[in-house]
Amino acid sequence: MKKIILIAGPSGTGKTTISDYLTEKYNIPRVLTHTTRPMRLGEKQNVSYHFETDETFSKLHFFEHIRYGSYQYGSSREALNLAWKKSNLVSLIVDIKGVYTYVKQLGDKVYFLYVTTSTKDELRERLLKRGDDPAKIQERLSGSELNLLPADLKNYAHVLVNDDLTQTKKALDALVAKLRG
Ligand SMILES: Nc1nc2c(ncn2[C@@H]2O[C@H](COP(=O)(O)OP(=O)(O)O)[C@@H](O)[C@H]2O)c(=O)[nH]1
Ligand SMILES: Nc1ncnc2c1ncn2[C@@H]1O[C@H](COP(=O)(O)OP(=O)(O)O)[C@@H](O)[C@H]1O
Repeated sequence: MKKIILIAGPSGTGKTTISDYLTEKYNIPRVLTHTTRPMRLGEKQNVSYHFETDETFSKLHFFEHIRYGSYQYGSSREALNLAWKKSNLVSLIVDIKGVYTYVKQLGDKVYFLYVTTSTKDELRERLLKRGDDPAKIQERLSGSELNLLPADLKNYAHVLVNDDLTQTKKALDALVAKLRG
């Protein structure tokens, strides 16, 4: 059966690192989404995201989309189907709102991985190290942009505490073995 690992959690918890590991070690493709935010150092066009301008973004048809501050993000069914053509198991990084949409639409095809860390200070340090703008870090680590796990998703989520990357990789190895059966 086709499955999707939905990856959500606060900025800096390691969602991209986890998705990249799944691709590099297990050939699990990431469903690419679109954004109008500027590319970060090390990111690549059509690999990290489809980077768009406001104009090109407005012409696309999305399955679901969100706005974070002045930036827009959106995902399409086409991208999901494209990834599923390559592999029965794929991953997708979305915010919590996106999780609700995908769970509603895809039901038991979804494995929801909620990534977190033991402390918020760790996130701030990682984001500074990643080169994020301190003002943006403050926005991302407060309010609705923080992507806390809502009470009604607590029993449904598989929580992964990504403090130690070696432990995280072990947990992911076990997860892939389980999902691939
Ligand atoms: N709903 C939804 N969320 C998205 C999409 N693409 C990215 N996101 C989320 O947008 C938020 C901001 O992403 P990004 O700017 O890459 O920041 P990061 O979380 O610090 O890596 C994160 O919570 C992502 O999971 C999308 O297509 N749909
Ligand atoms: N377990 C970890 N310990 C220390 N640094 C980490 C760990 N996991 C990821 N990182 C680093 O933290 C930063 C944020 O990770 P990233 O995957 O970009 O997070 P997200 O996609 O959730 O915003 C990156 O520079 C990444 O290399």
